[in-house]
Amino acid sequence: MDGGVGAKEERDPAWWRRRAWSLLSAVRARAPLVQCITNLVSMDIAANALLAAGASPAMLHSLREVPDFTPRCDAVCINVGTLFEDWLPSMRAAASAGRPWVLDPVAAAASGFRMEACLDLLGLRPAVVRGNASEILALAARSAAASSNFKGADSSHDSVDAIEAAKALALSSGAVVAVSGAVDFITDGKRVVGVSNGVPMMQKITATGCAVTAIIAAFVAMEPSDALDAAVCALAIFGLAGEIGMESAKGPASLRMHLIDSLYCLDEETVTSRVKISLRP
Ligand SMILES: Nc1ncnc2c1ncn2[C@@H]1O[C@H](COP(=O)(O)OP(=O)(O)OP(=O)(O)O)[C@@H](O)[C@H]1O
Ligand SMILES: Cc1ncsc1CCO
Ligand SMILES: [Mg+2]
Repeated sequence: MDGGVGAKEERDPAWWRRRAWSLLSAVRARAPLVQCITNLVSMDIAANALLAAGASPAMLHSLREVPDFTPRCDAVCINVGTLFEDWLPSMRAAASAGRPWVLDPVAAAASGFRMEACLDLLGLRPAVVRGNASEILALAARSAAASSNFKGADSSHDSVDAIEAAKALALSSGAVVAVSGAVDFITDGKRVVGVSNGVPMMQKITATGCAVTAIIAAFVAMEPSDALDAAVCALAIFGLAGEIGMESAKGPASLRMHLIDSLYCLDEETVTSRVKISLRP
């Protein structure tokens, strides 16, 4: 699948806008089944965001269901936000079921236990790791040593400050690494792509990051051989839904509702005129 232009076309912003529309259209047409083993806070917004994007969410957590269910999924999303020790076997099994999968290392630096779990999962070859800047910096350093301004699930760094760490993590893990923030940066270790869609108020709704990780999984299901494109376009589409939602929102609670409505209603004209993606030097 391409953006509707020749393979030799330069990947300029117009190419990316068409690519984003093409991938969103594929999700809507094919409704990929996405299993999410995700944190308790995020279950609702992640499932609703997947539905609004056109995918089918399934929040199944039991190890006993993985052998029957996970191989039938189009992609898997694993998120350690409310990690319990006895969730880890399900996470490992789902990550090893042969489906493309995406890791959200929520609050990776919160504890040695959590960092070890994230590094262990990273060894099971996710297609994409999506975190905020603090999470990607901690994971790249393989260190749970929290800085003095550590904020748990929230970031205390700007995304731009995690670009080099993201590149190093991508090269060492083989995963595409996506750092969310004012500008989202997505890298395979060589190329770095920036996405400028989104509004700051999205940080005031809990689990928007978890929701976009789940949508990345749905996009990866459409393009498993090009996880970089999938992650870039998913972040742009979600950010654009936030921008349009913000036009009607009064605060975080109504933004949450309007973002989901906007995601559901996105049309070709809006996507191909408002998505902001560019290759970084
Ligand atoms: N300052 C900002 N301006 C515009 N968009 C932003 C900004 N900060 C975050 N976003 C967008 O908000 C969404 C969530 O990103 P964020 O970095 O807040 O995730 P997170 O910290 O992992 O969130 P959570 O753990 O609560 O799920 C992404 O789509 C991102 O692009
Ligand atoms: C607030 C919070 N705590 C653990 S997971 C989560 C959701 C945002 O990542
Ligand atoms: Mg997060």
